[in-house]
Amino acid sequence: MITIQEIETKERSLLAMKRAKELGRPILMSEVEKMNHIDPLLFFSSGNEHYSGERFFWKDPKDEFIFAGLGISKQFQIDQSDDRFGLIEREWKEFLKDSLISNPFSEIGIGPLIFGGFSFDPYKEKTVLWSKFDDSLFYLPKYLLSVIKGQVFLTTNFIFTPNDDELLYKHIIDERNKLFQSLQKHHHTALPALLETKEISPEKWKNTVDAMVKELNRGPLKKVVLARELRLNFNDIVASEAVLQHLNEQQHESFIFALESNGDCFLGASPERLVKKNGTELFSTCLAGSSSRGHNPEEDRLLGEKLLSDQKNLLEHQYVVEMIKEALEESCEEIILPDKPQLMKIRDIQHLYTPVIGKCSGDSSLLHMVERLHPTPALGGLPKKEAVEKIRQVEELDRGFYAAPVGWLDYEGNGEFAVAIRSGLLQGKEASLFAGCGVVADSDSESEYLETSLKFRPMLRALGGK
Ligand SMILES: C=C(O[C@@H]1C=C(C(=O)O)C=C[C@H]1O)C(=O)O
Ligand SMILES: [Mg+2]
Repeated sequence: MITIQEIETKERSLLAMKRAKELGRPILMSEVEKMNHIDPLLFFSSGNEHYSGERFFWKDPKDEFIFAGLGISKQFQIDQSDDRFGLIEREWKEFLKDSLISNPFSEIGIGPLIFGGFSFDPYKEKTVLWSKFDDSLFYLPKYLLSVIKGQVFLTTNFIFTPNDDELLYKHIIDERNKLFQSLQKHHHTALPALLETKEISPEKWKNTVDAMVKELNRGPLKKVVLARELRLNFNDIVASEAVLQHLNEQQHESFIFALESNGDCFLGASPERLVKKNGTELFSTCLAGSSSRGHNPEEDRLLGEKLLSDQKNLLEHQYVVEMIKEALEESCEEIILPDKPQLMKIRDIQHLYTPVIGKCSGDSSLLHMVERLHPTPALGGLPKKEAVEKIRQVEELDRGFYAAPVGWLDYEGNGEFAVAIRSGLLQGKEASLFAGCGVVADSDSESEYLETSLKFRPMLRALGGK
């Protein structure tokens, strides 16, 4: 049976083919339909046969935007460059020119949208750990399931080149039908057994922190974030959908993200927004300064009170507030910024937290703001450039996408980026987890070590560890 919608799709694909031939370049055709409820994690899992290695997932803390992407319609990637944010943005805009977008809905986050991220520092010496990821990597998916405030939409993206004929249209319909058939099946993947958890050079890491504290006392550096790695071994391949399922259950108050690339998968549950753009409004988060959670409500409250008045943590936090304020002031007419931090309490840890809202003037793009903000002193340090250079020099870890921006950008310039912390890289039967902490002049290496141990917990638990 051929539906009305299929007839419309056929007409549009003929138009896209004609346009591609006339203009002599690829043309995007994008269609949005409203769906009955589909669980986005089930949608992600159902892609494990045909789209493995070409999937992504995203969920914000309030479930306002949930995305699952299957297949790569077009990949945007850029290696080492001083202008990688601008290049991604310009390539995306260029690619969207003359496209045929059928989107009768007004919601943000449906239609053509790219998802991906950036490495923390493109100038850090590369190791094999991150060999499957470019310094900037974004996908326009073939299929995007968007759950926007509970409503479900499916966007299908197809690219027509000047050489395509009607066979491509037939292929589109067949593929889409197969995708829906696979959704009917139940997909449940179990996690393999965790055999070994290995901390990478903990003593050496503490020595680096000690040396950094001395250096911070001499100035002019004020803060440097230092990170370390846990390496895990399993008795079988770790499926990204199994870990995502756990993260979604265990860390629902966080941004949950996953990005597959060439067989590896980078994923995590981050509490930290870098920046969100919705029309002319920008939202950012200052998150720095940490304490453990209490074993009971009273102990938890006392730990929170102590954190709110702890000079070392308040200073760690203040550096972030000042930098984010300065960055937003450049693009915004008005800024709403509370004068004192509050607490953000999540499952394993509590943080000092200051939300920031900016009303932008002119045209400040999301990726421009990402560039301006990354890395904030919560992940890099202060001053920014010197801190990143210091990390490049002294940190043993190859951060890759850890602590860097991960998120989405739609065809109208709206989107959101989180800071990819509380994260890990799945590689077959192995996984690497990453955690860091803000080192300031009166840091103590043993407490910073314990702080990073808390920050490994969300990923460790999701992978079946303790
Ligand atoms: C660097 C991480 O976390 C960052 C560092 C914090 C700190 O040092 O207090 C707190 C929140 C995050 O901005 C991490 O989780 O790996
Ligand atoms: Mg800290």
